[in-house]
Amino acid sequence: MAPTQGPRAPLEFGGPLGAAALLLLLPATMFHLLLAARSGPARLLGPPASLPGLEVLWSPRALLLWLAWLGLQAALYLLPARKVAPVSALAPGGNSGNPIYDFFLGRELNPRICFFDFKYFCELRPGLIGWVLINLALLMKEAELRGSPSLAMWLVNGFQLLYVGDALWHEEAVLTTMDITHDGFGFMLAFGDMAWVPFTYSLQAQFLLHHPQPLGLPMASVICLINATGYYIFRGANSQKNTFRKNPSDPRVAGLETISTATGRKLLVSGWWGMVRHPNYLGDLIMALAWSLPCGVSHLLPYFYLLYFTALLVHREARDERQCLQKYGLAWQEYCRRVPYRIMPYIY
Ligand SMILES: NC(=O)C1=CN([C@@H]2O[C@H](COP(=O)(O)OP(=O)(O)OC[C@H]3O[C@@H](n4cnc5c(N)ncnc54)[C@H](OP(=O)(O)O)[C@@H]3O)[C@@H](O)[C@H]2O)C=CC1
Ligand SMILES: CC(C)CCC[C@@H](C)[C@H]1CC=C2C3=C(CC[C@@]21C)[C@@]1(C)CC[C@H](O)C[C@@H]1CC3
Repeated sequence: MAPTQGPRAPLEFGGPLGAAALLLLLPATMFHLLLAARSGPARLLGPPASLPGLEVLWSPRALLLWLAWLGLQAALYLLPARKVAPVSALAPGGNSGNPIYDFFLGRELNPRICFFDFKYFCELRPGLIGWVLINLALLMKEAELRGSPSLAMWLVNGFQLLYVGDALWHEEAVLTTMDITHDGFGFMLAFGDMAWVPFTYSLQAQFLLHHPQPLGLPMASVICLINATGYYIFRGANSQKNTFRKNPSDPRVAGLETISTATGRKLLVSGWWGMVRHPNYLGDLIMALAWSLPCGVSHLLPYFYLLYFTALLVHREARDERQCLQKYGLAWQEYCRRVPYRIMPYIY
C-alpha cells in the first residue's frame, strides 16, 4: 500500500480545528501546572491560587541562561562527526495546505543548516537534559531549605535520570521513531521538546519542593521495585526490536518467531512483541506510575504525567497502527490477529 502524502494525506490530531485548540491549550496547560505545583492547594483541576505579575514572567537573566544552555548543547551536538541522511524532504502528514494544521505538525521533515539537524538535536538534547538539570536544581533547593533532600526527591531524581540516561545511551534508536521519520518539525515537536518536556516532566520534583511528603523505607523499596519492573520491560522490548531490525540473525533474536511482509522486512511475533503489540509502552507507563508514587496520594497533580502519558501513548499507538497497516497490509492484519492486545495484556 503506497502511503498517501501531501494535501490528500489523512488529517490527524482532529485536523485544523484540533491543531488550533492544541496550539492554545498546550502552553496554557503547562503554565497552569507550573503555577499549581507551587500553590498551597496544588489543585490539578480548578484555577491556580494566584496569577503572577507580568514583571515576574520576563527575566533577561533567564533568557540569557536559556540561550547559553542552547549554545552549549549545540556545540556538544556538533562535536562528533556523523553521517547525514536525505538532504531535504516534506513531512508526509504536514503539508496538507492548511496553514494552522501544517504549522502544528511541521511542514519540513528534517530542517537543517549544513550538518545541524534541528529536529534530531531538539528531540534529545536541550529539553531532555534540561529536565534532569531542573530536577537537580529542585533537589539542591530542597537541601538548602530543609537541610537535606527528601527520600521522595531522591527517588524521583534517580528514576528520571535513569530514563534520560537510557535515552541518551541508546540515542540512535530515536532515528527510527515516528517523530523523526514521519512528523515534521512543527509547533508540536518544537514546543514539546523545548518547553513541555523540561517543565511538565519535572512536575513531580516541583511538587515535592513545595509539598514535602513523608516516605518510609518499605514503601520506597516497593516503588523502586515497580520502577525496575517497568524499566526491565521497556528496555527489554526496545532492545529486542532494535537488535532484530539491525540484524535479524543476531543470536539474541534469531530464535524468535516472525511473520514475513511484502516489503521484505519481518515482524516479531514471539518474545516481548508476541505478548502485546507495544510492550515498550507498557514498561514506560509502569515507570510513569513509579515516578508519581513518591509524591503520595493526597494530590492528583503529581499524577498528571501518568494521565497525560496514557493519553499520548494510546493516541500514538493508534497512529503507529495506521502507519504499519499502510506499510505491511495483510501481514500487519495477521500480526494483530496473532497478538490481539495493544498495550496491556487482556485489558487493552
Ligand atoms: N516519554 C515520552 O514522552 C515518550 C516516550 N516514548 C517511548 O519511546 C520509545 C519509542 O516509541 P515509538 O517511537 O512510539 O515506537 P516503537 O519503538 O514502539 O516503534 C514502533 C515501530 O516498531 C516496528 N514494529 C512494530 N511492531 C513490530 C514487531 N512486532 N516486530 C518488529 N518491528 C515492529 C514498526 O516500525 P518498522 O517496522 O518500520 O521498524 C513500528 O512502526 C518507546 O519506548 C516509547 O515508550 C514515546 C513517546 C513519548
Ligand atoms: C506537546 C505535546 C503534548 C506532545 C509532545 C510530544 C513530545 C514531548 C514527545 C514525542 C515523542 C517523544 C519522545 C521522547 C520524549 C518526548 C517526545 C519528544 C523520548 C526521547 C523519551 C525517551 C525515550 O527513551 C525515547 C523517546 C522518543 C520519543
